[in-house]
Amino acid sequence: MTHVRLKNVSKTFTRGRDGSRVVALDDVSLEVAKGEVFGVIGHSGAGKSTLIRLINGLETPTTGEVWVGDHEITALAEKDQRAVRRDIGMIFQQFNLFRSRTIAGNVAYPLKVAGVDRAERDRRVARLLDFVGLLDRAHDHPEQLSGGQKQRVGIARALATEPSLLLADEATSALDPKTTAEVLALLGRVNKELGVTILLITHELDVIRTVADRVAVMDSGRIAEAGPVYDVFANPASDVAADFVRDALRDRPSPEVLARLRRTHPGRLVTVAVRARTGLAKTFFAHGVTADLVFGGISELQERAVGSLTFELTGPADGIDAALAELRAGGIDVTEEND
Ligand SMILES: Nc1ncnc2c1ncn2[C@@H]1O[C@H](COP(=O)(O)OP(=O)(O)OP(=O)(O)O)[C@@H](O)[C@H]1O
Repeated sequence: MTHVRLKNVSKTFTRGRDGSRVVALDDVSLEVAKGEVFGVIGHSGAGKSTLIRLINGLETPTTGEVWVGDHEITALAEKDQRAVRRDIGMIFQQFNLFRSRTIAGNVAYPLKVAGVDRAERDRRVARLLDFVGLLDRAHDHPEQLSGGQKQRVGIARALATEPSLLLADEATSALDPKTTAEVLALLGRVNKELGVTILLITHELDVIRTVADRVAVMDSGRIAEAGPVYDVFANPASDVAADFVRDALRDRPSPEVLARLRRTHPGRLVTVAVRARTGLAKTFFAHGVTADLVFGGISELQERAVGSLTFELTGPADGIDAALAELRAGGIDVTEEND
């Protein structure tokens, strides 16, 4: 079942003084299924925030349609829009907590606005703080918490009205890697244990590969490609997705590293993409080729191997040719690095 749907959405902003136009989103279509974690990745200015603001009704599309569940957001009257918005939670990069309120007071706030009575409010706040592991901090103020703890409060607050959809706007970008992992694990629990659909936007591939089921890669207001996380990042079809993979895995030698490797390793240099079982060692051995590993990195995406290894190959030239031909015939991507 589809939870969020964008149909041919474009959004153009007119800039203040000179009236110049900025196309923030350009014919974007995507579908987020109910119960999944969907990631949107892109560099700064790609249009990610605009996309999120369209979904929670803070912006209206210039053309196209934005649907949440059975409702087309922009076709709704203000009152009905508010009802749809109540079913959407939101967390932010800078947490956006009220400094003057306690942790419990922050989580209780949306319930107060929704008119939930005191006793029920207290019950839900205790349950939520317990869920995010901060029940013992209920009476502290935000400034007494670490960044990761603040975001956990942000998550508890976003869940207070029991929304079925959570929008996360660069939710871990202000956090260090260890804290990021903790917050992402919590988002994973929100998805799995509470069944909440999560749409997150980020500029970090690590975030996507840790929690997302599917991903859309954005570039200059357009979706460059979209699909299951492994499919998109193990075999990127767009330059922008390939760049994200290279930056995150650092598995391929840069031009500078290659230049140095060529000087120090006179044999034939090849980079082999590693996906599933490759049978590399056996193939090289069978053709009398010695393969010295000189660069590389292998990581995991959705519990499957992804990365590449650069070898210096020595031995009979025809043996090397035959080994590489055999690998290529097996569907393995091999790049010659000597020229
Ligand atoms: N209210 C606005 N008025 C004018 N231009 C805007 C407005 N909001 C966004 N833009 C422009 O639209 C483009 C997309 O911006 P957006 O904030 O959606 O990108 P982003 O991918 O979220 O980037 P970042 O991560 O830097 O926030 C940018 O060129 C931005 O300057």
